[in-house]
Amino acid sequence: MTSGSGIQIPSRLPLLLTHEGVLLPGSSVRFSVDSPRNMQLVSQRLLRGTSLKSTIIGVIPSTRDPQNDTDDLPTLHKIGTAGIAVQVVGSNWPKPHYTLLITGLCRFSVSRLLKERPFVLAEVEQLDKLEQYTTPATEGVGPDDGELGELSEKFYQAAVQLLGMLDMSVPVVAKFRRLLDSLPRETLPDVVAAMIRTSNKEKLQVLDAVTLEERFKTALSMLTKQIEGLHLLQKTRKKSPDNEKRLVPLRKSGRAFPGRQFNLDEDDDEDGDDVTALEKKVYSVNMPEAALRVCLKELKRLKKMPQSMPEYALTRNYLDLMVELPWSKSTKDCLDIRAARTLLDNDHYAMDKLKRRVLEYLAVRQLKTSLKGPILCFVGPPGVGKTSVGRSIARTLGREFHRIALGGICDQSDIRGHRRTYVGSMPGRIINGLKTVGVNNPVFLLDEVDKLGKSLQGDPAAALLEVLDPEQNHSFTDHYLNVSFDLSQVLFIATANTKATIPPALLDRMEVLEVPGYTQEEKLEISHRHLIPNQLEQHGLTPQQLHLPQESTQEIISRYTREAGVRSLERKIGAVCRAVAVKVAEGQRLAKAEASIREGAAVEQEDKAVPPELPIVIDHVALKDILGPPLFDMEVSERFTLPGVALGLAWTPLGGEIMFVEASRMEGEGQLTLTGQLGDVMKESAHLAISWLRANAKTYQLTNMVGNPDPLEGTDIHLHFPAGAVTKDGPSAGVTIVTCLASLFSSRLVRSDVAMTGEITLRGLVLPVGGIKDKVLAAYRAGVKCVVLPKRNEKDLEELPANVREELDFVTVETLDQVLNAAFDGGFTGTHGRTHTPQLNSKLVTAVRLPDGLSFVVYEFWDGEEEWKRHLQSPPNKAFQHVKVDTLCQPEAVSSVAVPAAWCSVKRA
Ligand SMILES: Nc1ncnc2c1ncn2[C@@H]1O[C@H](COP(=O)(O)OP(=O)(O)OP(=O)(O)O)[C@@H](O)[C@H]1O
Repeated sequence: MTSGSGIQIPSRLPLLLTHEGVLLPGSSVRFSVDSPRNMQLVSQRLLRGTSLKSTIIGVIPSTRDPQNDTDDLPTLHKIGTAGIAVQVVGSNWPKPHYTLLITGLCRFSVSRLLKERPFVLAEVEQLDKLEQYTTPATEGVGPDDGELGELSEKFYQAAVQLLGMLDMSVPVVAKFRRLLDSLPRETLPDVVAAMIRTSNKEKLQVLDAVTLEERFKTALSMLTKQIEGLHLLQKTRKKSPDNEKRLVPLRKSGRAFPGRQFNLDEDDDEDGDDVTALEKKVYSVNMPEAALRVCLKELKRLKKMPQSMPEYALTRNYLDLMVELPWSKSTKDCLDIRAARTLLDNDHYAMDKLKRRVLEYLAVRQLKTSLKGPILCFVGPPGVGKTSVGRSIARTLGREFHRIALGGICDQSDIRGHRRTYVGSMPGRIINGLKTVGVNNPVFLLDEVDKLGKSLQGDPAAALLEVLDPEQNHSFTDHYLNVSFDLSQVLFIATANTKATIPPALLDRMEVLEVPGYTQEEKLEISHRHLIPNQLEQHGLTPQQLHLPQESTQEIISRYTREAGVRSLERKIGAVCRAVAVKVAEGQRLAKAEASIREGAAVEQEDKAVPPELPIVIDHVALKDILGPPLFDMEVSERFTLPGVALGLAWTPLGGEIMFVEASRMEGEGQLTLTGQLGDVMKESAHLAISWLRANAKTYQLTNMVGNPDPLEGTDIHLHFPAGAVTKDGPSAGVTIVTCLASLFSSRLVRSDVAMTGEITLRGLVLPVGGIKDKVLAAYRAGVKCVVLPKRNEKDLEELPANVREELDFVTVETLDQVLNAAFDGGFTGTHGRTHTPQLNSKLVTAVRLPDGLSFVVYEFWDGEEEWKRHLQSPPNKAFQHVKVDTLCQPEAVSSVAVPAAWCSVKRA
């Protein structure tokens, strides 16, 4: 590299073509490289080379290099800067590219292009000396060097004057000061032009100034312009004393501004304008005083910060968000209850109770505009229209709608945002939603509140408490914003599949509206009013092209779907539409082909088929063809061919379900096996059922396989709950298990059209259970005729649609006796004509712990000693030996045996 004429750069240089940013000698610039030629240069030259020489490249401004490899070479500027690649960083996101940090060495001009591919290689002529960087500042151009000396002195003084107007605490200003004194004068024009706020066009002028004199003059005029600009700014600042000096006209320490487009012909620097525009916006968005104060403080910091600081981007993003938030922008409610009713009715069939409550809510809003109303929470199985009712409410109010999916969120920062001190911090979903809708009174639908998670990152449900509390949410503080935002105008609606998993505190703040599943008839109506027209439209079909008769829809509902909502029904109708769309499109092609035949054109044989006649009617055969064989073909009655099967009703978050319980027995040692992924409560129900049946075996003439009155003697029992992969729990299968086992022990078939639900006790009582409405609808869907349910659940039947109530028989029961009577044709042996024995009424008097560790529970019987003794003789008294002692027996309460030992029921604790 060294020769007799001083330090030389290589005469052949690979060229990096840049269309953004200008590299000047003595400064460093970061370039993003993604065009094919430049990528090749990096990979083949910079990354492969091992010598210092291989890191020296020419950086030459050019027009944009085309992305396509076959295209011509872009226009190159006549002068470039040789530079040394100090750092190469590669990344694949968002597309493969490298980022190069290059330090400029000296100017060069291109003498001859040697090759254009894979990267540009040129013969160059060095225009500047390189020694200037190695000579001490004192040995460079000085005041004694005639005109050049004077010019350099003037330039130096101007630079010092500029520095005097700047804030020395800003790092880039301090660096400027250091360089000014340490570098030789002849390097100053390049270095200063790279550091002060100059446009790319101005930098090109400095690059083109080959002689030192010309360079001093060009850079000096820029420096003077900068100083005048600052003077002017300071004058205006003095007029408004609130504002402080704006002090940083420097570009970020000599680096190109990534992302900015640079064009050789025109370029305007807009950084200053940006911040001013931001400042204007801060004043214009009408934010509360506290927020304004924070914004002004941040703006002040932003102005003092060099753009290269990572914090610059953070502060900028923060301020951008603050000015974008709808602090005072809202839509005007256009509420007309009559129109709302029509709109809700048009959008949704059935759901009367829900629609009534929503209209009440809207009516109150109309009368009292500043409603600090309840937060509605729609709870029901999937696909019953909860989300779409929320959307309709927004439409009736004329408000913006935004859905926030909460399912699976387990970090409270998702709701409240991250503090700005964290890397990659963001505002929470509430603030983000407000930014998206751009008004402060949207309808926010908090979807799936029951699926909120919890983790080490905090509890998002707790963060939602503040959001949903009308008393607190006028000052909701997102961690990212760190100032409060008024959410009181936002209308929150929540949806959930089940109440069970909604945190109690959250549930307490909401008014729950249950949205039950639909009956077959309702689904039929919904299909013909909404789903089919929607799907036809989505598939570009018309009713003239596809006709889905009622019977076919009915068949899809009963044989291809089994759900509480209508989502999978909608999908099936979509599948039918797709199949028809193919036929219609083919038909159109064939019609065209026929037209061409008429015109004499040659058409291939296969195109001559007859186009389908419209409309295409989907009948039973077409359905089977499109959707395949029916998915739910099985008749419930077919399962009841053997003793030991009973039909229960279960509730799941997805709606009601019918549930078969199967039992079989074999020779063994009296063991009970339970399968079907059962929870503890359900297992206990099974044990209860067996105990009760054993205790009452004589009464009901239940026997084991060889006719012995203890059904378990020499016998093993296996109870199975099909759909073995689905976890099941809860006490409501009690009556079904009893019926199933009674059928097994008596070898009688259970009625195939009866389904049942209810919790049992050891004394043979049937207790109420939940989810009656969904369970009965599931029974109705499955074609069951009679439903056995606890007497205390009778009130729940009122919620059922009238047609379901009329078509089903309901047997309400208080005891297992009545269950067995209803479940078997002609009643059950032993229950027939038996007057119901009065139940023993008892209460816990005390619990006793004896020194040997045995515990006793002592009951007082209301009917007195006589009644108790009578029961001691009869089998039901066995039940008392199984009373759970562990929860009742409090050792502190134990003092003495209060009643005769014969009155006690005993179990080891
Ligand atoms: N009563 C109805 N009338 C008309 N369309 C309905 C009705 N109920 C549901 N739909 C339609 O069913 C589809 C599913 O509804 P939506 O997405 O609102 O269900 P969802 O209850 O919110 O379910 P999820 O709990 O899974 O979010 C929508 O296309 C909706 O229009």
